[in-house]
Amino acid sequence: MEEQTIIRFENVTKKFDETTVLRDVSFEIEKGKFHTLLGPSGCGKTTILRLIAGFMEPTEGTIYINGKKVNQLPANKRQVNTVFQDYALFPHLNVFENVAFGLRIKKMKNAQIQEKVREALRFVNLEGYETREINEMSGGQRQRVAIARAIVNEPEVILLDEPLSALDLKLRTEMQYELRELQRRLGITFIFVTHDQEEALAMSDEIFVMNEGVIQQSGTPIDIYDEPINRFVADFIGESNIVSGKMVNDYLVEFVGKQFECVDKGLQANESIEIVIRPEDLEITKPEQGKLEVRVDSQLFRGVHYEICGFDDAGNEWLVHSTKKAVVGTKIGLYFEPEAIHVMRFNESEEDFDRRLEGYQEGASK
Ligand SMILES: Nc1ncnc2c1ncn2[C@@H]1O[C@H](COP(=O)(O)OP(=O)(O)OP(=O)(O)O)[C@@H](O)[C@H]1O
Repeated sequence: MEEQTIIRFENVTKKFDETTVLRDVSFEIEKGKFHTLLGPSGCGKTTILRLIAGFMEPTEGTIYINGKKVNQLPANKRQVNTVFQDYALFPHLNVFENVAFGLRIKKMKNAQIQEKVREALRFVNLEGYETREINEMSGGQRQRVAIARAIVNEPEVILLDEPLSALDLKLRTEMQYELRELQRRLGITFIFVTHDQEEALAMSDEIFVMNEGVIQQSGTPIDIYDEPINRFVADFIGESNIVSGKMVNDYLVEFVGKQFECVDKGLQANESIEIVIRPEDLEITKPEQGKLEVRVDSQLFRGVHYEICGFDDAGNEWLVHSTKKAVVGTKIGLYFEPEAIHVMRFNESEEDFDRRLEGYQEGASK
């Protein structure tokens, strides 16, 4: 295991009675980065956090923290702190005492507590709020108190379970920025849970996309957005056009009855595949100048672009984000570069997928 790895799951399965919530999950978390577990409700994100925190044990498999097996290590012996969705602050204690709580339990000396709490409050920009009651604080301020309470213990890892979900959109965006900056300044490993893909893309060094107790794909936001491994990831992260097709040969695919140049290689000739093209990678042209022809069915003005929806002759729906307008009911052409075509194989393992991408990225840079 590399030194940079702080947490490692090895074939972890978690069952509650007969229900399997995590299935043979293996992954590594790199030290000092902002990691996000992203997936729909019920996919097992919180269960992973609770296993890391030590609130429960895996049914099968092994969890390592700093290279040591921790399956049975109690929560209070782990250098891990959790910020809960509802913050779990003590309403009868003021800001200072909420942050000081853990240090008092550890029987730390008063002078030291004063110093550490003040430093933690300074970090989250809450200096001067020490004597405020929790119910006199706004949602965003409560959020910061909860974070100060976590960082005051100087943990190696902070787990954040949907901490922004109770905030309105504007405050949520501000806090996304703040949390990201805070993580950079502290250099502590953050593991953040959300079901909001935009939030995950904006904040993370690394995203783990989950569905039904399985990690579908992990990687940087750009990798995951640009090269989704399967239909679930392509659909969950951003908007996608997904059609069935086949790989004719290296660098050539076929879909909607035509052949198109692409950048993928190394697949079997005539292998069935799925193709993803992002709406912003489609350009509107005159019908005869495009690679595809569609009839415009609807158009919405979205501020930065028009969202245009049309159908090709085979009945496939195509979504386009364009600064150019189209006319509903008319035919338009759609043009795209070979790089806009992303090839997905059925049931490809993440290792094979990574190898395949490396292969053609090397090819592209030659
Ligand atoms: N203690 C438990 N006993 C039985 N089932 C549980 C328990 N905890 C979680 N589950 C089930 O495990 C599944 C995964 O739950 P988990 O909380 O990890 O999902 P999640 O991805 O965090 O979802 P959400 O975004 O809704 O919080 C759910 O179907 C949930 O009902």
